[in-house]
Amino acid sequence: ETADQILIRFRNSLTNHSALDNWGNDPNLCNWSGLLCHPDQTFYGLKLEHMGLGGEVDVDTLLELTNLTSFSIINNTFEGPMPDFKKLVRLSGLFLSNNDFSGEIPDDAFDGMRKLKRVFLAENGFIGHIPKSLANLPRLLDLDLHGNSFGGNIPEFQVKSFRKFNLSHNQLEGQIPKSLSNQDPSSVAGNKALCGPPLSPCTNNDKTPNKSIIPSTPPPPSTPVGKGKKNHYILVTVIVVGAVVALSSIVAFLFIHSHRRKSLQPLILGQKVKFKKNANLKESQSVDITRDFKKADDGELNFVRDDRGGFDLQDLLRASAVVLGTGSFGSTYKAMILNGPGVVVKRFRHMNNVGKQEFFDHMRKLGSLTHPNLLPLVAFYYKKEEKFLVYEFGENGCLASHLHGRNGSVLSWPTRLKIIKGVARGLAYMYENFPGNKLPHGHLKSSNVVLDHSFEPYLTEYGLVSLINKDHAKHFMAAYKAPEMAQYDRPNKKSDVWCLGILILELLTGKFPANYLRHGKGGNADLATWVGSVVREEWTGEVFDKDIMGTRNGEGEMLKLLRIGMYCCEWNLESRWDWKEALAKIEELKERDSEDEYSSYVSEGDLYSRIMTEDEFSFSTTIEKFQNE
Ligand SMILES: Nc1ncnc2c1ncn2[C@@H]1O[C@H](COP(=O)(O)OP(=O)(O)OP(=O)(O)O)[C@@H](O)[C@H]1O
Repeated sequence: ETADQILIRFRNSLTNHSALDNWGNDPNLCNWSGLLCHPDQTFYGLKLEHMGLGGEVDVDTLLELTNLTSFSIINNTFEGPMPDFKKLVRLSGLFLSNNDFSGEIPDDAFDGMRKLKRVFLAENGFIGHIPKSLANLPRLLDLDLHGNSFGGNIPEFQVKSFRKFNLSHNQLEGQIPKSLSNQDPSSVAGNKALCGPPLSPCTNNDKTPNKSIIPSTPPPPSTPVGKGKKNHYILVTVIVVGAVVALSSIVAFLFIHSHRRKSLQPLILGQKVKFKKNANLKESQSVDITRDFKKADDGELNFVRDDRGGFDLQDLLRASAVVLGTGSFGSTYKAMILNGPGVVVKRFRHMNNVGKQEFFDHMRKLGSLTHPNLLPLVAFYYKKEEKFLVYEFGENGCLASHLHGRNGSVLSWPTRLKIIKGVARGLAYMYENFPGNKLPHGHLKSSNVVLDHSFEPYLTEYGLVSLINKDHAKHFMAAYKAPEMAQYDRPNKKSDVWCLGILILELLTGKFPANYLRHGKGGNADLATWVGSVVREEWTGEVFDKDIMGTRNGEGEMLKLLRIGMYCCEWNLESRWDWKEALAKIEELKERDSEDEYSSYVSEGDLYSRIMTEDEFSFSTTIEKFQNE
């Protein structure tokens, strides 16, 4: 049998394979969708990503493809246990992220796969230990397991240095092996109870691993979710909220994570947040917090504005709640107050950078901000060890979930433009109106832009950076990803502009910044670099998200926004635009190109060079910097 026959047999074993309909139409395999070929046109891999594929992965058929060294089915709907790939000993890359795989992976699952360099299993529903055979792979270079429920201790890896490494947002616990102590803290963040460098030192309690890591009670039944796919869940998470100093009175929430629909990718820094679009109580398992929050009585719920409220701490305690996600500070949940509004309560640990008086002052100032693009802070709950901030609920989820979520919507160019204009206006208002006038947003990213039903954006988590413990802020707040923040301590409006630039590029490309994160290379600069190199080398149109690629009569304006994004992502602070310039340029953008401009683009055929001047064509210290590395 020839390779094309084997491939077609493989395709036919999959369900919903219409994306591969062109297989067989061309005698040259390399023109078939999803096939990877070397420049000399020899086939070496399958990259079947984002295709809605499902069914069984027929490993025996793959085995017949003797040249297959790379296999990717990222972002499809495969489910069940991980297929037994062991026999594919020639594989150097195995990419299964963003599917619905679940269950334990046997310890010997990777035995004999000595060529494996890149293993991506992120955002599935795997449980159990990280398999020993995976840790023993001798050539491992990139490993991404984030967003599963792997538990137990992290094994000792045979390889001691990685190019990419991400175990964040699992259920791992115990001491982190010493060989991993140089990893970025975000790569192990969001686990059950990990300790030791690069996280905080272990106490005696931390070091005792749990004996059983598989939940003994069956998980709750799943609820159906959109696109006809079976919902998927994992387990019950019990979060003990806040221990009160040495006397240890406990404020606890019992949060049940049902609905393990990882509709999305992780956030900047590899934080896992399970985005839930239109999260509401019907869709999700609700949580009764009454019982567990009783002891919070001794804290205070302080309202910061007169036009919101109508409930008190008791109402909040009585509300049923649903977890929206778990970010780097703690969980965020939606609380449905009886006969009252739906609100979002976000828990902040690591928020002790200022004293009580200053904290209260700051909250009041934040509460004085009122703008159509700022999500109102309604109240806060203060305790020394932790704080809860109460915001209004954004009915339509966050921008990140729309851009990257499985259940997100198609955002048209006019909608994206509306969003970025709103973001710009919210920022401008904040810069000009915060009493004292020295406040950056500090945490601008797509999961902190929530939307209403008409896709009007609202900024959230603004103005908090000065309250967060410095160390934590440095590791987790978006502003600190601006390259210069490695040297400076305090984020400022210029670092906000960097984040705005990343947000613009994310909005235009539909790509998730973290996917372009090169480990140890200054955060999400890589989305900027990627965009820079695509547009610079050749205008292929590939830079834009496919959902807006076909926009008629708007290409010129889209390119203008791209240019703004690139100027905001300048490494060089002198060349990076300041916020006023960026915002003014954003305000000038229109949904459609003007007649004149449009016809000249079309006749010249090169949109990019019409927008960028010669100088700009090769501008960007960002690009040069990366090229030199
Ligand atoms: N007011 C809100 N209305 C609707 N959804 C919200 C609101 N606040 C947060 N969310 C959503 O809840 C989820 C979890 O939010 P959370 O703040 O915990 O994570 P994050 O902002 O991504 O991370 P970080 O901890 O860095 O702030 C996100 O999808 C977020 O968009």
